[in-house]
Amino acid sequence: MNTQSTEKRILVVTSVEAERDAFLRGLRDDGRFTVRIGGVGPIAAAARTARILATEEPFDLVICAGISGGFVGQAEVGSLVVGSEIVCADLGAETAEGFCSLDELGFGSAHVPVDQQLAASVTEALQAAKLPVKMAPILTLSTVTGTAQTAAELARRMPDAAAEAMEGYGVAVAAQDAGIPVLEIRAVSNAIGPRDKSAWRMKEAFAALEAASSVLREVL
Ligand SMILES: O=C(O)c1cccc(C(=O)CC[C@H]2O[C@@H](n3cnc4c(=O)[nH]cnc43)[C@H](O)[C@@H]2O)c1
Repeated sequence: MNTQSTEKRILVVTSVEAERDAFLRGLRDDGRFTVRIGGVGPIAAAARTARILATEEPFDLVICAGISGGFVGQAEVGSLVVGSEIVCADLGAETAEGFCSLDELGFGSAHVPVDQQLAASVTEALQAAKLPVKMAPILTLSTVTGTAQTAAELARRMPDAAAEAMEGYGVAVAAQDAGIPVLEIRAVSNAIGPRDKSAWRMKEAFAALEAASSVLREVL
């Protein structure tokens, strides 16, 4: 935790360069933010976030940011989701009765809590900026959902979840281990369900990410 200066130091971890560049465009050289690429998937994101937190100046907040899928009826393409919690949805065991989460197995938790007041203040600031945004659980998976069946099963298990991506839980565990609060902010590029690359709207999602980061400068 940074106890030296009064200025908050914020680490933002994205998966790929395009997300980093979109986030940086919105920041307009705000020196409080350090934006790094953590790679695709929870393992790479966790390892690289942990290394940054262990070797660089102390941070006051970690943000996992990027594009995501949106659950139909929860988060439309081009909208934003601020994580109310970060859930590793495929961390557990397959049983004859269905998926059993790590929490149900009793081996720890697949959920990383988020500071609700901080997440709510970010959500309210995005709403005040007239950006479509929702505060809801964001799922982390190691495999992009590609069928209606998987999407329906995830929604059945976690009906409040609005988005899925691949890095949030990894970044969040690294931040949690370092005792630093974490947020996940996603811009929806596609609907979660049957794989249809032509339906992905990356450009719109990157624009939403840039708009979100320009608001974060004001609220953080
Ligand atoms: O299925 C494809 O051919 C395909 C086309 C474009 C991108 C992908 C990805 O795997 C992107 C993964 C990357 O983006 C995040 N992301 C975006 N949408 C989703 C999603 O619906 N489910 C999970 N992750 C998503 C993710 O965080 C990665 O960083 C595939």
